[in-house]
Amino acid sequence: MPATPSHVPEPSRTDPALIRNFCIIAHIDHGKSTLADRMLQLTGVVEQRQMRAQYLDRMDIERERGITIKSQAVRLPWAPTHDKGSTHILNMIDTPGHVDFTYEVSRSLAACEGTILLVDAAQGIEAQTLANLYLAMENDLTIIPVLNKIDLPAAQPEKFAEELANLVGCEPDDVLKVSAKTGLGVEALLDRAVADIPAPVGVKDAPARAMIFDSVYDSYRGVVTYVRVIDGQLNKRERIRMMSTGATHELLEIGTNSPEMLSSDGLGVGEVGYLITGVKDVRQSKVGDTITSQHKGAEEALGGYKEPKPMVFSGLYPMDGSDYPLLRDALDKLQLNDAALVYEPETSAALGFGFRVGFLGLLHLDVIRERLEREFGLDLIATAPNVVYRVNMEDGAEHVVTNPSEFPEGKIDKVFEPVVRATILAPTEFIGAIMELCQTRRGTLLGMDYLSEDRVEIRYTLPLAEIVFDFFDQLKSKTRGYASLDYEPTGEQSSSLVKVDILLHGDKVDAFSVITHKDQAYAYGVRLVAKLRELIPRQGFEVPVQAAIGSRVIARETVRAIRKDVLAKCYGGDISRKRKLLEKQKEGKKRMKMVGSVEVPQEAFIAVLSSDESAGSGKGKK
Ligand SMILES: Nc1nc2c(ncn2[C@@H]2O[C@H](COP(=O)(O)OP(=O)(O)OP(=O)(O)O)[C@@H](O)[C@H]2O)c(=O)[nH]1
Repeated sequence: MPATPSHVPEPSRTDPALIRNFCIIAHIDHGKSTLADRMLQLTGVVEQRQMRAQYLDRMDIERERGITIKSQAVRLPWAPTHDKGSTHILNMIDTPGHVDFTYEVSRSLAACEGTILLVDAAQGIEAQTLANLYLAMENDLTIIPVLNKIDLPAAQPEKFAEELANLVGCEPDDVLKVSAKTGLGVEALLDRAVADIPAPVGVKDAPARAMIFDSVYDSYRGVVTYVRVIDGQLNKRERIRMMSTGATHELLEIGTNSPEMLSSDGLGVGEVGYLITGVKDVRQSKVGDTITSQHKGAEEALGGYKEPKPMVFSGLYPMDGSDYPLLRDALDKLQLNDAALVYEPETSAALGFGFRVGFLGLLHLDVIRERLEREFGLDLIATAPNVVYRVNMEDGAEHVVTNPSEFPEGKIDKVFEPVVRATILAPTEFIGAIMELCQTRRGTLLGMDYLSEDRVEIRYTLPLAEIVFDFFDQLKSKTRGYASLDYEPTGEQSSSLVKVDILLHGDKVDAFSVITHKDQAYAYGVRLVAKLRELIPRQGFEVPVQAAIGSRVIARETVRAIRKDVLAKCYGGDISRKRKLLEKQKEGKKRMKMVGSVEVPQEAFIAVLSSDESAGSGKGKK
């Protein structure tokens, strides 16, 4: 653990006039974490020799993938260049950039008065630049527009400064130009933060109100909650109350991050820091909730608390059935640190015991799956991800379907699916290709705006099911990587959706059921049965492989019968060779799963479920 340098000022009760709270928002890969690194270095909170890239990204996956998943807050002392005598406290919050984690960005923004809007000077404005900028504007934040990576030969600072200025509503000269890599311009940026971002205002003598903008589980300390104090103050050892649940806890420790934890006796108006109460589960310390004192606490919570809502579901099954308890423990552990992760046990006739797990999006799914495999040594089969459907029956009953195999039978009146408003930014030459892609994904054009002569913003309403799987990959390949995408849920729509089942020898294989638009059902059925026919070995009898909607078969293939006699080629009396062959056959059988009366090799499930063409949209998962 790096030592805390001695010049960090006494953390508690800093004069709010000297505090500046800001975050950095940007499109993915535009350099937020690198800029945060430079700020840590320049303000001296991390010593040169302890510096490493992406200092604040603590999780292995974050570092390897180069993405930020959890927000981080850090306290930086900074004396502006023109007034070296007045040391200010800059509380910087590094935020995640990916759409799955937008809620974290919006909570971080609510804890700040200002934001640095960072744009890659070689790329220009991208979809998430806009999405984040709108969030910042909704929160009335002071925006400092900054172009990063000006050291790159491909950088076009003049062109993009103009674009950015138009967007933010300032002069191109007001756009700062920096290189987070070399550090060029970063001091000027810190000066600008002090000069432009308003100091926090709050009522010092009012009952305490602090907003939770993040909470993480630490196996030694329990949950560490990150807060921003709005009014009053929180003191060590007092009892605090969570305003959404009424639960009370003792404040065992409180302090600031510099960037390591530095405990203090309390936090006052405008301050940003952490607190520890000994709770063991992040769901008891929810992002967006308000904390107050138990004694003479506040009456009214701060606005803006939202339960994270899973958007995508997938079945997770251990490859080896005996790992089921291990998978359950692993999910329990991950949930301690991830309030958005939900799961419940489910059984599949084909895959055995597993869990139906809800995720915020596909990246969230990928990250969780990778952590389960890597941190807990699990080998998993994941079923094709699906969204949540609402089914209204003619008799008035309503079903919420998170697993396609549970799609109700009988007289269905309407099926609703979630839809999103998608914003795509791209060079104008790709307008045709983008519109074609969106049309094939059942999109409805909402509008189009030119950001400059050669860049356009296209807005579509799209079913979530059509974009969660491979839409982004397709978009990238059709635009040579130039398009960017952002989306937000906007409700649901009624669509002609059907469930396609796959039957082996007349038995439904639940793991292969999908809900898809009726126009895509046929293609999905044909493709899947053809594939299964290739993968399923011949059995002692003929096996029909069928795709069906209800009782109507829409595609069929047949696996022909064979009596497998492994000894057929073994003439003569070499008994040991015969035994070997028989043993080998037995071993092969162990890896088979019985689906009804048909033996299906585990590999067939994996091949189909992980193939590029298995997803419910009929277009394959990422
Ligand atoms: N040449 C150059 N490269 C930079 C600069 N700033 C960042 N990079 C590189 O750009 C890539 C992305 O930078 P990150 O700091 O990880 O980006 P980020 O915005 O934090 O990404 P997420 O955390 O995934 O949202 C890395 O390879 C950095 O080394 C810069 O000023 N110049």
